[in-house]
Parts: sequence; C-alpha cells; structure tokens
Amino acid sequence: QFAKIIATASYTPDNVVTNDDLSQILDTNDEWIYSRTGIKERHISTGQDTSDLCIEVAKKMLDESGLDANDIDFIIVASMTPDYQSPSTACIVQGAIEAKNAWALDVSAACSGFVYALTVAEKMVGASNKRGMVIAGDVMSKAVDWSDRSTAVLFGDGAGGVILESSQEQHILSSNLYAQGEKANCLQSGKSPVTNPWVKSDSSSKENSLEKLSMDGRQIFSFVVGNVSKTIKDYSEQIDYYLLHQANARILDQVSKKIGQPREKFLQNIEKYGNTSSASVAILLDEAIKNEILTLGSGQQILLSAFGGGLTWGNILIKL
Ligand SMILES: O=C(O)C1CCN(c2ccc(-c3cc(CO)ccc3Cl)cn2)CC1
Repeated sequence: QFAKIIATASYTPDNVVTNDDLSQILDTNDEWIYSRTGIKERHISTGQDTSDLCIEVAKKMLDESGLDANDIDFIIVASMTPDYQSPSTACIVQGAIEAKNAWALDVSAACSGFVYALTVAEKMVGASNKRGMVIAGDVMSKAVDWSDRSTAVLFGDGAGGVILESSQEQHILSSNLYAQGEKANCLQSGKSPVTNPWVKSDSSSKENSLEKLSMDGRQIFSFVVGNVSKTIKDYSEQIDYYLLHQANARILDQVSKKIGQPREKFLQNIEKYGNTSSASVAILLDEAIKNEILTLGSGQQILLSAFGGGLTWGNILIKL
C-alpha cells in the first residue's frame, strides 16, 4: 500500500502588513527587509489562532475533494504555535469539521513540521489503507517579540495542507528526517516557566506568559546551506521543482548554487507571506498546484525540503 496526495489547500489571514507598515512601528525599512530576506509583505492575524487557520484549510480540502468529514481517518497538525498545550490543535480541527472517525495528533518540528508530519502520515496510510489530513499552521505573530526588529520582520501567519489517500502506485518515493539537538538554542520560542510551591525561584515572581521567539540567524543560515545542500544534491537528476521552506530568499540562491541546479526550479513565494514556519512548504505546494505549475497525477517529480528550529530538517521526494 502506498499513499498519494488527492487534495491541497492553504489559507492566510486577510490582514496584509507591508514592509512600509512595519517601518511605522519598528526601526526598519523596506529596502533593508527586501534586500536581506526577499520579503515584501506578510499576512498577520487580527485575532484568528492557529486552529482557525487550520480549520479553513480543512474545510477547503473537503470542498475540493468532495469528501465528507466522516471519510477522514486521521488528522495530523504540524505547528510550533498551537492554540494550547492541550487540547491538541488537531483535536480542535477534528471537532470543528466533525470528522467523527478521525484520531488527531499534533507534531512539533518548527519549520520542518509539514515535512515531518507528511512523513508520519504516509507511513500511516501505507500501513493501514486509511485517508488522512496533514495540515501545517502557524500564527508566528503571537510568538515573535514585536520590539525585536531582527526577527519581527521575518515571520508571517498561515496554514496549508494535503489529504493523503492510499494508492496502488508509489508517489512518495523517499523521505528523510534529521535533527541536531545540540543546536536547540538557535531558535527558541514559547518556553513556559516551571512554577509551583516547591520551586526555589529567586525573588522575581515568574509570570505565566510564554517566552517570545529568539533566533541565532547566522548559525541557522550556515547550518541550512551546509546540511540541506548535502542531503538534497543526490536527488538532482530527477527533480522538476524544489519546494524549500520559505525562510529567506538568499537560502534559495545559495542552495541552488551549491547543488548546481537552476534557480528557476526553486519555487518561491516568500515575498507575499514571509516565513510562515511549518506552513510555508504546504502553502507553496498548494499555490503551485492552483497556479498549474504543478499538477496532481502528472508524474512531475518534486522535492519538499524544510529546515528550522530543533534544529530539524527533512526532505521528501514526491511523484505527483
Ligand atoms: O541579512 C541579515 O542580516 C539577516 C540574517 C539572518 N536572517 C535569517 C537567518 C535565518 C533564517 C532562517 C529561519 C528559519 C526559521 O524558519 C529557518 C531557516 C533560516 Cl535560514 C532566516 N533569516 C535574515 C536576514
């Protein structure tokens, strides 16, 4: 038994924040942001949480596939900004679309989340002839420190997903997941304090809020160019398009050069969304299909590659 993608969808909040909008609240400007990241604007929630974005994606996928919610056997949500520790965001989605036959699981792998979740889901479908939703969503705007211009300008909010169904022929040809935990401190977000009557805390009273995102950009940048290039260059001959996590346009420049592949094969939409963390590859895939650059069932070979906090990274080779 294999798995194949039968539907894709994506959703971003209506509210668009341009680089010029940011220069009104931060000591930054369009020229710096665009030249260093490739970002022109991003979609920022005006109140929707991660589950709300994921529910929009789930509903779009049911509409487009003609499936009923009860046809879905599992829902996996990848996010580094879940609504709660509990319930899982996947459970909130399951309840909202009334997918009564679906079990629900959240996956936490930062910006690699969609690739990690798709790999897990493919194993589930292949092993048990089931149908599942894999949705990646992040409201990064609630995680970033809006007084830190080095990170606040980079991120955006969004969600994207696929429906996987069992299939006789193989479509997900290979997937590899990686982690490098000793670099865990390069990208941290959402630490919750340990508070209880027995904690020998110092005088400062630990407030209950989550810590804001902090990132060692330089470390991550060099980690990505080195490790991602090394693990994807062996696929080169057979790839029509590369769908890399949209963290920074310079990454696409450097990785394409490092593996000797045409830059045009590296799809890009960071200018419109910024870095939507786990959702970025899912949004890129859906847009490429909706724009007819990619077509399900065409036999086109694409490589999804995501990388980020953890540090994690992962690659999936798919024949559409
Ligand atoms: O040019 C400059 O001064 C700055 C230098 C630092 N920059 C960075 C650095 C790292 C990332 C990044 C983030 C993630 C997390 O999703 C994953 C992968 C990467 Cl490579 C994005 N931007 C922005 C421009």
